[in-house]
Amino acid sequence: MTLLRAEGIGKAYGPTPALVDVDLTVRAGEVVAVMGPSGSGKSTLLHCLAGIVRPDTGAVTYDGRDLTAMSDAGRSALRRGDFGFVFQFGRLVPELTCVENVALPLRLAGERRRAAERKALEWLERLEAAGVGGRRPGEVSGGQAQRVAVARALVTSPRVVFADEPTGALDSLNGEQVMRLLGDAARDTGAAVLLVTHEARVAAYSDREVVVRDGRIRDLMGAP
Ligand SMILES: Nc1ncnc2c1ncn2[C@@H]1O[C@H](COP(=O)(O)OP(=O)(O)OP(=O)(O)O)[C@@H](O)[C@H]1O
Repeated sequence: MTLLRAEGIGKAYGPTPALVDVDLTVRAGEVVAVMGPSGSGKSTLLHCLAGIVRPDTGAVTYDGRDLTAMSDAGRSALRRGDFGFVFQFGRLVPELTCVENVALPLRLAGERRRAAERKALEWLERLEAAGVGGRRPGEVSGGQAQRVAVARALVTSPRVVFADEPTGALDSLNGEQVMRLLGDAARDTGAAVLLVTHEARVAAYSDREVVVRDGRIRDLMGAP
């Protein structure tokens, strides 16, 4: 089932075209890696698909709804409810413990502290990071922090996880472990993953790779 679809999207920053007439389809439960050189438009594509950036032309539909026609409030609600995000640097809240960080999206959605932190701890266990639950982000390694960030992205059971260079700040062993854990967790929960990476070893964990060059896309597997 097609969950997310970009049709003919274009985006320019002033005179710089970042995306040109891009089509991309992501199915439910599919892990798609977006690769390409620096500055080719990968992050812009991810931001358009996630409803963070509005493309100048074309349309993005999620679950049959046109994101480009939605209000900012509507897109924010969708992002909170249906999407999860992992960035290159975890962007964890430094004052909170790791468990509290993972529980935060649930708390913001109104869940009680005890239930939210129980779920958070279960996710940290799945991400093999339960041991750091009581520590603050400044007291854990980069690889542990990214496991916490992945747990936080998944704790709300999102239907799509957007991951922009999630392993970019990690050494290759930690990077591959985090990617394996993210991929396995997504497959277990049926979430789709849109992964931006320039590392072939990380992209190898995806079901499908697309390459962006000069704002245009090339789908290596030729999927419809
Ligand atoms: N906010 C912005 N303002 C102006 N230009 C931008 C902005 N964001 C991106 N660009 C430009 O748009 C193009 C695509 O950038 P984008 O960040 O999408 O590429 P990328 O493939 O993700 O790069 P990298 O791998 O280096 O992160 C680049 O030429 C970049 O300089």
